[in-house]
Amino acid sequence: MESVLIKTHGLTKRYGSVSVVKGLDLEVKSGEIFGFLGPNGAGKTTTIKMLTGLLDPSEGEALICNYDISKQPAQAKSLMAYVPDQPKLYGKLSAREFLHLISALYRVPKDVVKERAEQLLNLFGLQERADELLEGYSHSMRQKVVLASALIHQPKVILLDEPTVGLDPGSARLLKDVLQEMARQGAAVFVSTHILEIAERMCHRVGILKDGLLIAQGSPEELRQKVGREGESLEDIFLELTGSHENAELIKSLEEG
Ligand SMILES: Nc1ncnc2c1ncn2[C@@H]1O[C@H](COP(=O)(O)OP(=O)(O)OP(=O)(O)O)[C@@H](O)[C@H]1O
Repeated sequence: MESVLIKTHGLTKRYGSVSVVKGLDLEVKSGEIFGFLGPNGAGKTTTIKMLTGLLDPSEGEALICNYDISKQPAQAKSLMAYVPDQPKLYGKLSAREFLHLISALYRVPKDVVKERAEQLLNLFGLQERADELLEGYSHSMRQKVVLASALIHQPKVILLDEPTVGLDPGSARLLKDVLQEMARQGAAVFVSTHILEIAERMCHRVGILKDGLLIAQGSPEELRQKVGREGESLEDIFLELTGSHENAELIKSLEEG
């Protein structure tokens, strides 16, 4: 039986009287890449921050490899990696030093760190500049450093918030290949994205969040059947389900006006 590595039950976040994530029930299994989609402001980042333990839920629970992130944060965090949408790095460290620092935080055995760090620097094309300070890195190079550091402790769960923003097509392909390999080896991958083409090509299942509510989830094929639009792109289904098709009317009326 495939094991469930990410599970939420009734996960809710409120700011004052406003609920921005509403009773989310989710499951992502070992070997699965789950795409988390939704319009701007739907609650994707808030959800990911609750899954990583950076934000406390107002209600409900989130489990990583069966550890409750609120009650057993150290155990849960040791098994996961998080790639935020705006990664913060230590500018005065080199990429190589940063990878060694992260390895130490995750207590990766010293005898494997060096080889693993070199493999990852190589994989992400960072080897030649690995001893330069991160403050001089471009946005995409920084993202690659964060991705490399997220893989160094071989996490069972990886959560990525808009990881393809700012990546060129070659780097986006590399990311996709790396995530697919991780899933093949049994990890659960949870990725929020605005780029529906990526979700369609990469994800086994997607969930669509709107105004904090999970309004649909399933494989792209299942969602097509749900909206009765076989053969349509995930983009069309997304627009249909999130009501963004209404914008076409608005744009038309602006043009007519
Ligand atoms: N600290 C906060 N206080 C009050 N409201 C907040 C706070 N953080 C987020 N929100 C609100 O919660 C809602 C969800 O925000 P969130 O950043 O999770 O959305 P998102 O789906 O990640 O959006 P985007 O695609 O634009 O990044 C938004 O309406 C946002 O304004």
